[in-house]
Amino acid sequence: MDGALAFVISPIPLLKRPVKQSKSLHGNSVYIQLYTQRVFFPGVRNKSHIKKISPLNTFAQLDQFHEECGVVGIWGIESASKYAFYGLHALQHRGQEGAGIATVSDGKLHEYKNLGLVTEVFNEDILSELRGSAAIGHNRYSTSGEKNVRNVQPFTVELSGIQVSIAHNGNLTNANKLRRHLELRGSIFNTSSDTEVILHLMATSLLASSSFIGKNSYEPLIQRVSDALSRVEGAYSVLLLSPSCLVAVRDPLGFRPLVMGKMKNRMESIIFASETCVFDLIGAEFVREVDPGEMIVVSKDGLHSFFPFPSQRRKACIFEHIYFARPTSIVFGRSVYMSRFRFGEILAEKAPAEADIVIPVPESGIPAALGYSAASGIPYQPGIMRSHYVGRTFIQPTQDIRDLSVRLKLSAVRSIIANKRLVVVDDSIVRGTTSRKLVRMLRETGAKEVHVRIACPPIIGSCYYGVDTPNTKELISHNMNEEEIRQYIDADSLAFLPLDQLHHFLGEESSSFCDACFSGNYPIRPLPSEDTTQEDNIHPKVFQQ
Ligand SMILES: O=P(O)(O)OC[C@H]1O[C@H](OP(=O)(O)OP(=O)(O)O)[C@H](O)[C@@H]1O
Ligand SMILES: NC(=O)CC[C@H](N)C(=O)O
Repeated sequence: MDGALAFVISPIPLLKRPVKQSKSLHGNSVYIQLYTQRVFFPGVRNKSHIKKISPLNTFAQLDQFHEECGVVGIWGIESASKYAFYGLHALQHRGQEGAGIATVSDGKLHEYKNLGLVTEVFNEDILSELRGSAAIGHNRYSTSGEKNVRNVQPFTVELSGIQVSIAHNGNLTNANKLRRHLELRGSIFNTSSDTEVILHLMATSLLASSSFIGKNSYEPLIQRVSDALSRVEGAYSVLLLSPSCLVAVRDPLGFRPLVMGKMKNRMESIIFASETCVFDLIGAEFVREVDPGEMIVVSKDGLHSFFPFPSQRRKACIFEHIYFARPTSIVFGRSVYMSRFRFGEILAEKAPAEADIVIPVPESGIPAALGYSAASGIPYQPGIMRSHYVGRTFIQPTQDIRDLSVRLKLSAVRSIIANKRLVVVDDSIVRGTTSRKLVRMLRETGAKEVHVRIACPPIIGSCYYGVDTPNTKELISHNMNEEEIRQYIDADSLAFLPLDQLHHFLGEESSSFCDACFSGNYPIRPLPSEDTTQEDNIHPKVFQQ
């Protein structure tokens, strides 16, 4: 094991944390997610769970896991699984439901994955068994398919003698149609995830034997990947690992981020990650973005870049800057922290409030609250504290858990709040769960006035490209106007970042960002049959081009 990494890995507490059980409003049992989801699928963390995938060892054997979206890829570094582990740790905010790592050694793939946070899924023994100098890893936050162990990635299969493992961040808008088509032709799916469609398209690709990029050992795989991805629509930042190569590929519109770096002291190493925060943690340096529509193949022959798909106008997800990405990251060439700070400054200019203090809704509201305070001159005070033992609430899978999580996660500091007029700044209102509970909590703590400022425009439409807001019924801004929301959350005043101000902030790059959730202008129309629950609820402005 790498010396520096060995020093760091030991102190990380890979603990099994206790789980509390409580009653929901409907009297059903609800498991509160503190730092574990393993309670649903208690399993054994021992070496026997490391899978060596032999030629006959395909999806069927993945069922043997009884427990189990940010992506990370490592090439050319011994103990790659440990770097992947730290990479996934840095990307934990992108998915809390499950995590997995696949590696290559002795010409074979090995993998481990499970439900739970990264530190719950992996321990030192498991990582040591995942040998090899190449790895891919995945943190899951489900957008297609249930939250269950089968859907935890990477998915590892064998395609006509080629072993391959896939990790996908994004959401495919034509997955159901492709799946039905594949099933009619005899494909048997093992998961309910959209990602598996890519593997079946690779398996059934007719291009696999034709020439594409020359006679390299990875050529057949690349042919299959290009063919498969040319048939899917929607968002994908995908990593694929096989014994001969590591492949990174991004959809032509570049919805989700994917960046490339290298270790400072290992020139031959390559690292791919959803966000640059991975590089900061493991001591790597940023090289460049994987471009929209680009496929990068890393093998013993070096690094090759291809553009197999027709180029299209870029549509990077602006919600990455508003909520999803970590503030320390540079995403789509911009600092996430600085975007959020500026959103706060703009809010202060466009929606001033007479108040004594500005308080943030932690975590994601903090940079915008600092921006609001800086621009307004109203002092910033951390009047709401968050528990470090509860994860992100918006990406929790059920409303019961989200309701409980808000109360568990946020508490008001009476000595800061009592008898004060507050400006409360959050990054977004999605379902309204947080704001409503928070305003009530602040009033109970003695706040004189509560003025809520939201550092993004109202979210009026579902996202089909990887953010889990599938049904407009759940989106408060789809169903209520600003005044109705103000009344619902019981604030003294409420203001959102105006959409035209967001466009102004993005400047000339404005048209290269997807703002469909705010504007209804969807760059790719999801097929009506994709999800009937969505179809019934699509916002009238949806699908304007
Ligand atoms: O209107 P809602 O449905 O409640 O969703 C919006 C809230 O969810 C997010 O917090 P979250 O706890 O997920 O993440 P954070 O810790 O990064 O702020 C976001 O920052 C808002 O506070
Ligand atoms: N958040 C994601 O990128 C999810 C990946 C994939 N669509 C899944 O649901 O597993």
